[in-house]
Amino acid sequence: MPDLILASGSPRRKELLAKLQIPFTSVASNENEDFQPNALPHEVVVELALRKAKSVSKDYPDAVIIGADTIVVLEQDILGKPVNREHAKQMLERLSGRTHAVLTGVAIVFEERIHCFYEKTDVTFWKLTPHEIEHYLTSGESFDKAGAYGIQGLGSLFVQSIQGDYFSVVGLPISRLNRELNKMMLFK
Ligand SMILES: Cc1cn([C@H]2C[C@H](O)[C@@H](COP(=O)(O)OP(=O)(O)OP(=O)(O)O)O2)c(=O)[nH]c1=O
Repeated sequence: MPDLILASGSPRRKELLAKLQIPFTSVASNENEDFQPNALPHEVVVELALRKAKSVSKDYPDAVIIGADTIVVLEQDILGKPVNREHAKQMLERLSGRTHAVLTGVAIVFEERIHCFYEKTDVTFWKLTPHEIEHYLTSGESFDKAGAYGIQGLGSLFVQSIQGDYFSVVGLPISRLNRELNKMMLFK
């Protein structure tokens, strides 16, 4: 069986991949996360996931590499990770009382084979008060997360409803990934 490597430094992705019960190691890729401003959101997440997987694949050519990327999309705008508190505040104010999409792209690279897919989950936020936003910003939870919130943490209190895969919002659509690996006849 080939080695499995998660091309990620995210502790949440590690936790989710562990659900497959296949031994793996994780290697953070230091790829930049720039993208073309006119690219479509689903193209961006797939491209970034593939960039991460390919960069790790160079050092581990015989392993199965999985890369992933998560973004928040509101009214065609892509919200990545906030750069500072003010940026996080602006994102949360925009998400308040609205429905946004969370897209996670996944790339599986194994030798000359490349397989990519993405999942879209719609998340509706309650209308947030300025006090709720301030309190959340002070928690520090915003900073390493797309859209400046974490559904798995204190950010759960903002969520009125969700349609789609919860785990994809957290960073890895694990049940779909399991099925895609099966289709590729990997780890059977
Ligand atoms: C919307 C949302 C995002 N996120 C996270 C998932 C991703 O880890 C992060 C978006 O950044 P990413 O660039 O997708 O990933 P990362 O930098 O954390 O990890 P790596 O590139 O090494 O794999 O936002 C949550 O944890 N909860 C949420 O509710």
